[in-house]
Amino acid sequence: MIELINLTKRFGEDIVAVNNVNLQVKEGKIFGFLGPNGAGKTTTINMMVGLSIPTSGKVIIDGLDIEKYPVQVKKNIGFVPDEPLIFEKITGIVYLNFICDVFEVPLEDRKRRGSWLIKMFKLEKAINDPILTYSHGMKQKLALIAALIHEPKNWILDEPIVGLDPESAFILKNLMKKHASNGNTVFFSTHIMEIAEKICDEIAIIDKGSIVFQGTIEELRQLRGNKSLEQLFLEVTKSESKKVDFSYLD
Ligand SMILES: Nc1ncnc2c1ncn2[C@@H]1O[C@H](COP(=O)(O)OP(=O)(O)OP(=O)(O)O)[C@@H](O)[C@H]1O
Repeated sequence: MIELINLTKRFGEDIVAVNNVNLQVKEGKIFGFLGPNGAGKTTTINMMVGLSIPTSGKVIIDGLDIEKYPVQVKKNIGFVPDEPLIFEKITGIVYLNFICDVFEVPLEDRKRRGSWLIKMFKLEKAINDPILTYSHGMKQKLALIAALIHEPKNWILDEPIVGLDPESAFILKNLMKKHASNGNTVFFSTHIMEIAEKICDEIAIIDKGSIVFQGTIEELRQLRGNKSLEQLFLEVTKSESKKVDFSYLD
């Protein structure tokens, strides 16, 4: 289980990127983290994976505070950042081996899981090529494989579907469902409402650093009416989009 307790991140005096966020992400669930640009999703995720220290508050993963037990907690996290940074000069397979060394994945396991994931994401042809020859989507797939190869219990994925082709997106969505149904935790941010609607057991909507809704999409509909998630999202985040005048384009 992932718990965020009064989590706050300030940048300087004026910017409160994440403001007193409290969330519980339970085992066996796919949890979608939604919010407009600049709402605080990546800042929250960076604190959840120990990349950024909270100004105040805590991140507890499987009962352990990530600030106090960073190595133990990180062993159980599979993290994909929104902009994967991968050493470009080495080959895909060298990169995966390096990640396996860091996470102490036994040789047999890395061969078995690695070749399965490489096949799933159709990277067999490119895996021995330098990463600098990969397209954006191929790098995204390599980052996903690297995040999942040590079989972490908790997946924390920042916009994982952006940049994937429809087949890879389909595979990832199914992997996420399978991982959750095996009693693990999947937390991911997305701007794609259809995906959130299709696969999330629960969602949270963050706006200007604060959580404005947490629950199931069904609960959101009970609160605000039987509308599309896109419509509900725009209402909850008080989007001004309805007032935008598109007549210029006529
Ligand atoms: N290092 C930083 N220094 C100063 N301000 C920052 C920093 N990182 C993020 N911010 C600010 O914090 C707020 C939240 O940013 P964040 O990247 O978390 O948003 P986001 O919800 O992930 O947005 P997007 O959907 O566009 O990726 C924004 O106002 C952003 O400008």
